Amino acid sequence: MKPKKRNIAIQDTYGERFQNCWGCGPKNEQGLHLKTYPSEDGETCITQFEPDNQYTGGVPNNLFGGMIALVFDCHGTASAAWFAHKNKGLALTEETVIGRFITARLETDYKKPVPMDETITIRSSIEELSERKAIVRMKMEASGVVRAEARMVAVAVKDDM
Ligand SMILES: CCCCCCCCCC(=O)SCCNC(=O)CCNC(=O)[C@H](O)C(C)(C)COP(=O)(O)OP(=O)(O)OC[C@H]1O[C@@H](n2cnc3c(N)ncnc32)[C@H](O)[C@@H]1OP(=O)(O)O
Repeated sequence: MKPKKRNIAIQDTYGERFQNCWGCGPKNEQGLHLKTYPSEDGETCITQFEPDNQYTGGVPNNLFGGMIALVFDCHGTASAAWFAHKNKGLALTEETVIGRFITARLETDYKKPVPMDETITIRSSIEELSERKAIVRMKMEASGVVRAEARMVAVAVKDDM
C-alpha cells in the first residue's frame, strides 16, 4: 500500500502503546501505515492510498474485500478520535489518553469493484457521538465513483484496557 501523506496524521498522535496496529500503526515495520487527516473545516476526515498488486481479490485488478474493510477499520477509529476531541475543543497529541477508539461493529456495503491502479479516497463523517460511543459513516471512492460505504460503531478504550 502507498498511503498518501500530508502533514501530521491522526495516527501519528496515538500514544506509544497504540502505535503498533498492522493497518495504521506508525511503529509497525511490516504494517501498511495508513494515515487519516481531518479536513480543513474539521467536519470530515480523509485517507488516501494506492493499493499494491499483492492485495488483489479473486477478480484480477480488483481490491480484496478484506482490505477494504481494513481501511474502514483504521480510518473509522482514527476519525472517531478526531470527532470526539473536536467536540470537546481538545487537540489530539501523543499525551492524549482519553478518547481513543476501537471498533465494536463495522458494517460494509460493497457497491462496485475497487480498482488497483489508482488513488482510493475514503471520507468519514460523524453520525452520532456520546461520551464513549461514536458512530462513523464512511465512503470509499475511486475516479469520483463510490465503491463502498461503511458504518462503524467505535467505543472509547478505558484506561485499564
Ligand atoms: C485505541 C487506539 C487504537 C488504535 C488502533 C486502532 C486501529 C484498528 C481498529 C481495530 O482493529 S480495533 C480491534 C478490533 N476490535 C476489538 O478487538 C474490540 C473487541 N471488543 C471489545 O473490546 C468490547 O466489546 C468494546 C470495548 C468494543 C465494548 O465493550 P465495553 O464493555 O467497553 O462497552 P459497553 O458495553 O460499555 O458499551 C458502550 C457503548 O457501545 C455500544 N456497543 C458496544 N459494543 C457494541 C457492538 N458490538 N455493536 C454496537 N454497539 C456496541 C453499547 O451499546 C454502548 O452504547 P450506549 O453508550 O449507547 O449504551
